[in-house]
Order: sequence, then structure tokens, then C-alpha cells
Amino acid sequence: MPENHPPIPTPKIGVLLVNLGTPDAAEAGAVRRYLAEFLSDPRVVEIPRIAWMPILHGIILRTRPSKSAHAYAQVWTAEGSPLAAITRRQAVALNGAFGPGVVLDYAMRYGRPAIADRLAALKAQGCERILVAPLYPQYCAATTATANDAAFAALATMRWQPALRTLPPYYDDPAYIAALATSVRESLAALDFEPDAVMASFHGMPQRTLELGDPYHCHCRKTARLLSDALGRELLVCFQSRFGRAKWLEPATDTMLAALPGKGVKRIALVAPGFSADCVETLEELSIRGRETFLAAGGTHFAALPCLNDSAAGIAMLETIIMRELEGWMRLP
Ligand SMILES: C=CC1=C(C)c2cc3[nH]c(cc4nc(cc5[nH]c(cc1n2)c(C)c5CCC(=O)O)C(CCC(=O)O)=C4C)c(C)c3C=C
Ligand SMILES: [Fe+2]
Ligand SMILES: [Fe+2]
Repeated sequence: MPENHPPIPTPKIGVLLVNLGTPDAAEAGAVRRYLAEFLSDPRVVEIPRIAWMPILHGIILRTRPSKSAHAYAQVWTAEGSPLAAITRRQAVALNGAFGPGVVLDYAMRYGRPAIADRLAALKAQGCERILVAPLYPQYCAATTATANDAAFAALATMRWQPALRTLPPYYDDPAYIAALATSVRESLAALDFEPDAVMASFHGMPQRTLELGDPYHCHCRKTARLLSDALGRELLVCFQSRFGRAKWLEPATDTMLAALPGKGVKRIALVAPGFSADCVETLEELSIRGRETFLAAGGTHFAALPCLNDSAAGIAMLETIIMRELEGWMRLP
């Protein structure tokens, strides 16, 4: 900028936190509606529609909703689904962090609040510039790209669009690694046992997606390596939540939990660095079923550590990575 350039008035800026989405209730009907939207997304299931739709509607949506509803019911809170409640708290905690000209909101890729609705609400409040922030540290087309697709699709319907930025993946960002290390160190110090091993469990995806060029697997591996360096201890990396018959990323978390006690690893702590908020995948699949698997195999001590959620370290990290994006839009008064 030339030195004597007059200050440019800063237009209002919106920040939209985006996470995956979750059912409205822990019952089969709500879970079916949610899964129908989620699993119809061609970014999530990359099988030709003509082959996939009969399987989805003929088999999956008839059988899975009641099983999943049972999983959701075990972790449901007074504020609703943990993922929704925590994402809401993250938006509240960040509100005001960037000054009076920056409005915070949140949306879900599937279900509510919808991305299109919240973008329209930010625009109606006068936000001419909006940062869409998918809260996935590791980029995956099935998560990051589809969240951005939904934002671009919403803008495609507007005559007068706001300017848009999207938050890049932050899997190797020093602020993210430091927040994870702080959180893991604090959680381990609060345990009443010393684990023989710490496992880092990431959400899986089909092996084919890696072969097609998705960087997710590499991002997960790099996060784990940097976190391991920061903690000064080895981390066992694994991938959870296998879905369908295709080969998914390995090693699988449940297989590893069942095998470790036989190898003398009887005390375990599990961290899920790829989830910015605790959800059914961490609270039910890891904390409840993972524990059962590990103890049934002969393990004696098990702990699933909390995600960053709205902890002080987690919020400070989000502030840092969001501020970095907003700086390009801000001007001194
Ligand atoms: C964090 C990254 C995630 C990736 C990558 C991902 C890929 C992926 N997921 C499915 C299928 C399901 N995932 C489900 C829940 C779920 N998934 C993520 C995150 C990622 N998914 C989160 C945060 C959640 C929790 C949602 C909540 O409400 O708490 C589910 C629903 C639950 C169930 O029925 O088991 C399914 C199904 C696929 C196919 C996929 C492919 C790349
Ligand atoms: Fe998933
Ligand atoms: Fe799961």
C-alpha cells in the first residue's frame, strides 16, 4: 500500500465455523434423515450414483439408523448432540475475539444450521466479506471440500455476493500442534495411571481415496509425527470408523485395541487429533466401544482423552489461525 494512502474503512466481516453435522435427535427417524443427506453426497461416497443409491436406500437407510440412534442416545446431552453443542460453544467463545467488526456464527454441512442459511444471515447483517472455516485440521475432499462446495453453491444463488475466503487445512500449523500437545499433556497428567502407549486415532476413509490423490492420509501422518515430536513420546497411529465393504485406511483402531494387550500393552491412552469437537465417533466409538474391546482383550487401563473442543488451548488456537486469515482484510483505523 502506498505510504500516504488514506485509511480504507473496514467493512463488516463474518466468520462461519463449519463442522460436519449431526442428527436433530437421537432417534431412528432423525438419524435416517441425517444419514440420507450425508451419504448421498458424492464427495463422501465415491461410487457411481446408479450403483450406490439402491444400496443406500434399499439397505443402509433401512438398517443403520436404529443402530446409529442407539450410539447417539448413549452420548446425547441436555444441549443436544455433543458435536452441535460444542461447535455452538466454540462460536460463542470466539465471538468478540476479533473486535466489534467481526461477527461469528456456525453452520453444519448436513442438517442444521445450514451453511446457506447462515451465510445469508451474515450477509443480511452487513458482512461483505466472509471467512468460511471448515473445522477439519486435515484436508479431505469428503469433509473440507464438500463444506466449501456448499458455501460456493449458496453464493451461486446470490446476485450480490459477499467476498469469500476459506480456511486452509491446519494439520501442521505450529499453533494447532502446540494446542494438541498442551491438551494431551494436561489430560495425561490428570490420569490415575501411566499409559504403556498413546494411540492417535484419526477418522478413516477408503484406501482408494488416498490412491486418487486425497492428501488426508499424509496430513494425518504429519500431524501425528509433529505431535509425537512435541510430546517427546511415540504415538501409535490408527484409523477408526470403517464404513462399508471397501478397504479403508489401516491400521484400524478397533483391530489395534484388540491386539495390543496380547503384546504386553495393557494401559492405553487414546487421543483423536482430527476431531475439533467430541462427537459420536469419539464418545461412543472410542470411549465406550473402544474401551470394551481393549478390556475384553486383556487390557487393564483405558482412557480416551478429550478433543480440543472449547478448551482455553483450543479456542486460542482457533483465534490464531482465523486471525491470520482475517489480517488480509483488516485495516488500521
Ligand atoms: C474428521 C474427518 C472425517 C472424515 C475424513 C470422514 C469421512 C467419512 N465418514 C463416513 C461415514 C460416517 N461418518 C459419521 C460420523 C462422523 N464423521 C466425522 C468426521 C469425518 N468423516 C464426524 C465428526 C462424525 C460425527 C458426527 C456426529 O453426529 O457426531 C457417520 C455417522 C455415524 C454413524 O452412523 O456411524 C457415518 C455414517 C464416510 C463414508 C466417510 C468417507 C470418506
Ligand atoms: Fe465420518
Ligand atoms: Fe462410528
